[in-house]
Amino acid sequence: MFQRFIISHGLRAAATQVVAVLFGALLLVAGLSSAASAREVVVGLYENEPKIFTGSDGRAAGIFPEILREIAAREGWQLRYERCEWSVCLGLLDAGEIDLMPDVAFSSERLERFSFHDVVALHSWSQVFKPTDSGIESILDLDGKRIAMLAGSVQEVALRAMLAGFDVEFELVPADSFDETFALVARGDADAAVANHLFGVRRAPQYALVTAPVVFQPSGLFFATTRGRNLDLLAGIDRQLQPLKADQSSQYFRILERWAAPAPEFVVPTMLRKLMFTLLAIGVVLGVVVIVLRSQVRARTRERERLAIEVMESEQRYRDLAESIYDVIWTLDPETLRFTYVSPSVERLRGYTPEEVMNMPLEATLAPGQLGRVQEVIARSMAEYIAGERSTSDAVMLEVEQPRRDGSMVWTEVVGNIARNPITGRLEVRGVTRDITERRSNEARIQQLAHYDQLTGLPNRVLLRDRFAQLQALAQRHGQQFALLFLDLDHFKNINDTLGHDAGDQLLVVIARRLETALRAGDTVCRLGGDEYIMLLGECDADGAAAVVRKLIELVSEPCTVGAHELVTTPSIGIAMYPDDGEDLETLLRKADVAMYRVKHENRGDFRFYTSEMQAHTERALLLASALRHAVAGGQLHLHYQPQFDVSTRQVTGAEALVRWSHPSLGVLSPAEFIPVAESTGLINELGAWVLREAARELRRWQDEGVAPPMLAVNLSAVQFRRPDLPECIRRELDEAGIQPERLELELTEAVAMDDPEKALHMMRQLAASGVRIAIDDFGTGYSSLSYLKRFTAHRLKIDQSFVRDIGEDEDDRAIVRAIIRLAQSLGMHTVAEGVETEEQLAFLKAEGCDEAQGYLLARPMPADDMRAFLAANRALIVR
Ligand SMILES: Nc1nc2c(ncn2[C@@H]2O[C@@H]3COP(=O)(O)O[C@H]4[C@@H](O)[C@H](n5cnc6c(=O)[nH]c(N)nc65)O[C@@H]4COP(=O)(O)O[C@H]3[C@H]2O)c(=O)[nH]1
Repeated sequence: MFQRFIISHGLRAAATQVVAVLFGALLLVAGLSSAASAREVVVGLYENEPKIFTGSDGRAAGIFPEILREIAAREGWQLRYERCEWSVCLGLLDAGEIDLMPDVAFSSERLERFSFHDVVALHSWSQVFKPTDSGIESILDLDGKRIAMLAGSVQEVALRAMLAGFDVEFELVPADSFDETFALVARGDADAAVANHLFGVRRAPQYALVTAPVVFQPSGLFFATTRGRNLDLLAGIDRQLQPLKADQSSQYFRILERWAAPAPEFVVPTMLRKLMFTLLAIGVVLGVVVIVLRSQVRARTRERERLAIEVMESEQRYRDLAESIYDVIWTLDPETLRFTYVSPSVERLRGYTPEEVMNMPLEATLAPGQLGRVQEVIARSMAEYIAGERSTSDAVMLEVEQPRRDGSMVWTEVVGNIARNPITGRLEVRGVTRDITERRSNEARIQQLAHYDQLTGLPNRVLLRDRFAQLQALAQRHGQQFALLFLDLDHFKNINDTLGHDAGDQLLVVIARRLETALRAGDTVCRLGGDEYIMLLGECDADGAAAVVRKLIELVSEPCTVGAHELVTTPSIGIAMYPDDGEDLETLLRKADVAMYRVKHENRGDFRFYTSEMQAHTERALLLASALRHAVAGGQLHLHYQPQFDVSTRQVTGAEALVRWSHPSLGVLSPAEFIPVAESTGLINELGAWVLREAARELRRWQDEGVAPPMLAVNLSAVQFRRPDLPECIRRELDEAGIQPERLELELTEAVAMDDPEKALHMMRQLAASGVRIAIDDFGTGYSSLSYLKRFTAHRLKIDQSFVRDIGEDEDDRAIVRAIIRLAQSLGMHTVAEGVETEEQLAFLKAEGCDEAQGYLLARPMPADDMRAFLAANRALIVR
């Protein structure tokens, strides 16, 4: 038996050795192959128990290492921890020397340095801890209490901000560590302590403390990687965290449960051990009872934990949202005029932190002189709200300038409303502040480009209209006359042709300066383009005008040096007098033009007053007016259609209806010529109604044939636009044709819209309410009061073809087009470029983000039959 024992023992030992060797070899092979395939991940390890710390065995311990171990096992990663101080760890992560850093709270600043996964790894928050018998049962019980916490920490700032909302103040008892905050309470030197909840829940029992129902400053904690690197790790973490967090019984929740439980007491006095053994027996019995109770408590704790996570997650979502939104979200106490909440993006906007802004008086957040206006708006809104005349959904909008930390100013648009805070029950102002610096500078640039001639710096036709209106108002009030001069240089074309455009341009600038010096300060000189200058001489009769004009002719005729050439040019000037020759700008311009032509025909280098005898020149206008009366009834009008295209895809997005007049003897006439005649004779109403009806019917035909583009645009004249029955008239035509209103777009020129913006606004709102779309035509040429433009309910801005034409050569035009596109984008409108004739123009428009284009390059205006054929042939390219 003994022998058998020896033999069997020997065999077993030998067998064990063989197995051990084989197993070792296997392990080696497995180790080698796994080392070859496993992804080694270097992880930062720093001390922040219980989230992450060095365990008694010298290895990484705590919640994050355990969660990561779970993830790594599933992903097949091999973890290697690198011990470092927190800030050193972040530095190493920055430099790519470690792959992953656990326990990193997400913030927009950090997003610039690191990359994060999506699923929150751990929710963390700050918690108040108290002695069992302290009587602290709510936030309000903290009033006047001594609270121990890390002095100068973010926790202190956050707790103060939160309690300020409840009018609760406390006395700070500073501590250097969480342990010390607890010790201070245990010694009676503080009434409560603040700590991270994970740390606190473990340690509080050792100091006979329990949690008080006050939590704040929630944050989501993540694993972070070097920015843009190790994205596979982040994807792996999300891949594993998602199911782990969805399953209440998963390892994730067991880890949380284990670490969120109180820490075990480590030191047990030896003399108590015996007693403990005795008690153990009783303990076993009680243990069974306790296990049952515990499992119930655990279930509830898990539920509480789950609810807490849900709350934290939703809070985190709001926080992420507030941080990621570029605009600043805020609330303001209307009584103290202090901000009670400001979102972090304020730092991007003004360079101040939210806390700094909350500590500033309102005045310090506004440019000097703006407080009164803002205060007045707040007071009025509050009064209206209290009187029931304003509701929470009624927002007020203001544009205000705000100072930045560096002393510069930023233009902002502030939209705010009054609402009752559901927690405090007090009224507050809530709002959103947006940076509109770019929009403002676009506005200024467009104003400059749109109102001044870029070559000479003189006002252009747009500003002329404005100056004329001022002069007219003054003249009417004082019963005065004034003169309008039309100056054209003689034989300027020859200079351009023989010496080149540069020489021509230089001459135009010299003449502009001479004209400016010859006039009085209140007079206006502007350039209409080419070699045409217009002057307005205020408070001046015919004799006065003649005297000035003689001086001008003398001055302009003086020789001037352009490059190596000495040039002499004379002007021809026509004069029209207000109010004898006309009371509006167009009439006076036309008459001064007629007089100037007479000079050109008879005696260049001289001047003429307009006379009724010159009326003969306008015979054509009279002829057109009388012929136009028969045009509608006589069936001489018809419509052409020009398709509009998406700049990027070249799909057909719409079409514009353009009226044509075929007169039996005058031939085909351009609308540019006969529309003004129709407007001045009142025939435009009949003509406009015909165009609308015809366009609606044609659109119906396209629809029936299944080839209709999304919408058809029709031009509206200023006269039509002023008619109060316009919306009714449009509705009737659409109903009769059976067209949905949103398929029709009305184009009105910028000049019409801005002529009387308040009225235009009212009409546009009515039209928009009926469902039709609105486009602002010829944009860039009118007097753009952009604060109105923003309020217009227009869908599209049409960039005038005069800017598009010279995109290739003229930097100013490129700048205008660019600015209009940006402006439209900032106002949420689409842009349509008109008159696109070359691929180069289209490429520029595409690069600048213009949405749609119309022009000969893509398709010319065509008769209805051709248009139908075009649509049918391009059916596949029509946007539906
Ligand atoms: N050089 C060039 N021109 C291009 C190009 N693509 C289109 N066009 C022309 O540009 C004009 C665009 O129309 P608009 O700016 O609304 O300007 C229109 C609009 O203001 C007015 N108009 C036309 N039809 C109507 C109408 O039914 N009612 C009213 N009130 N006005 C109309 O007459 C103006 C002139 O009309 P049209 O002579 O048909 O001239 C049209 C069109 O033929 C291109 O690539 N190069």
